[in-house]
Amino acid sequence: MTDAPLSYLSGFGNEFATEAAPGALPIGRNSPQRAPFDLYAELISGTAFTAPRAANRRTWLYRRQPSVVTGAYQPYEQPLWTTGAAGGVVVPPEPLRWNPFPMPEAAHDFVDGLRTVVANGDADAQTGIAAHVYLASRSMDRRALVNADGEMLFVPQQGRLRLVTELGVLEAKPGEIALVPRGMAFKVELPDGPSRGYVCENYGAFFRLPELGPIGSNGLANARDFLTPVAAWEDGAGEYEIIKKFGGRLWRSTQGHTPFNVVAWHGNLVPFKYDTAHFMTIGSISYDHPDPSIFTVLTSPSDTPGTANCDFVIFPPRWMVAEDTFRPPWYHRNLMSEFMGLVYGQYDAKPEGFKPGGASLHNCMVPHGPDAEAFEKASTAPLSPHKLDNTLAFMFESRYRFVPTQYAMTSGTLDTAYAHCWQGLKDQFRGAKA
Ligand SMILES: O=C(O)Cc1cc(O)ccc1O
Ligand SMILES: [Fe+2]
Repeated sequence: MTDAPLSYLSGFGNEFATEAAPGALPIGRNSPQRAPFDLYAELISGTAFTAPRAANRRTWLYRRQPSVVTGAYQPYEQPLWTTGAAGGVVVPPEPLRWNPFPMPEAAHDFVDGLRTVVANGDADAQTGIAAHVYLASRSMDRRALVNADGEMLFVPQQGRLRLVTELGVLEAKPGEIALVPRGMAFKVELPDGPSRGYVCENYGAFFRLPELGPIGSNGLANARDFLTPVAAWEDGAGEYEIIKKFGGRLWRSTQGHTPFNVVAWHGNLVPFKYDTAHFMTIGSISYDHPDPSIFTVLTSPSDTPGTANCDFVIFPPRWMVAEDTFRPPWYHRNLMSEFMGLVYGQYDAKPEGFKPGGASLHNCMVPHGPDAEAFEKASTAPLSPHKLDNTLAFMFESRYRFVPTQYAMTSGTLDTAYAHCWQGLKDQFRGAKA
């Protein structure tokens, strides 16, 4: 299944139907007495049965054996993948920044190469997210991952990700993102060798497109640009290892067949990919720097309207044209907590110190903004139209304070000099004496 050229179905939240063998999908019903070709019918529900129709996600799978055919689970040790606020250390009330996370010397696959940087909330309470980096140099072979704690949003930074999922195969390169729903088996192959990137593990409500309000019916991430794989299955009896994330712990079992044995499926709980180059970016064409919510690609709402469990926000290439305006981000403090990463290029608020493959954290009400050098440059730059090009930063923004992990604080990548970048912002008041 993994050698065929990849094909995709387009659209966000669609009711898709796809079969790898013609005739494998039952017509007019979901669970006939015997499904076509004697496949087993299996339902995966990503939301409560009774979730409102617009927020309901489920998919019907027609497979060679149901996923209940597996072995007993034993604990699996991967101490660097932690869960929720409880998995972290005491949070200092300061801005934090990390240099690019280095590849470990030992060869790891995606599961063993995952390191939690910050997390909030509680997987059992279905709130919050974790921001991880993956530092992986080996493809998962006869090994699959099933995450019952949350969906996983991938932001590759170096090297392509090839995601083999129960619903088919998708590939994402740096600049693209991909998502695998909660509970769906997948494995990560690395066609380019050693690979690095970021993951948002979302314990809360599934990511969806934001409302557009006065923007209208088009713009930002357009629904048609989201791509979902067509059904594909791999042949093969023989031992397969299943790693399951369940209740903040990893577990391992083995079974005698591949979990990628779904011959046809239909539904709207699906993996997808999206190329951020398609993002229709909106900005000021008059004056002032707008709130970064205009760059929201996907949002995971919380129970409070407008106050997200997590917004996934990008800072893509764009024109800066605002007149009489300090164009980079303003100095600010925010109720929402901001975890950022850089895929490539430079970020306008921190052109030098924030590096691709690194990260920063500005928690609830922690002051931050452009470093002294960026302030000086932007305060004196001629305000002709300017293209911010060759850059892609992103933010996981959450209503819940992020807690860094022991790994994040002690593995040597923490930029202990981060706060110095603002020390050059001297009092330059030119007014009369008090
Ligand atoms: O802090 C940051 O760099 C992210 C950010 C960008 C922006 O343009 C406005 C607000 C904001 O938090
Ligand atoms: Fe900010």
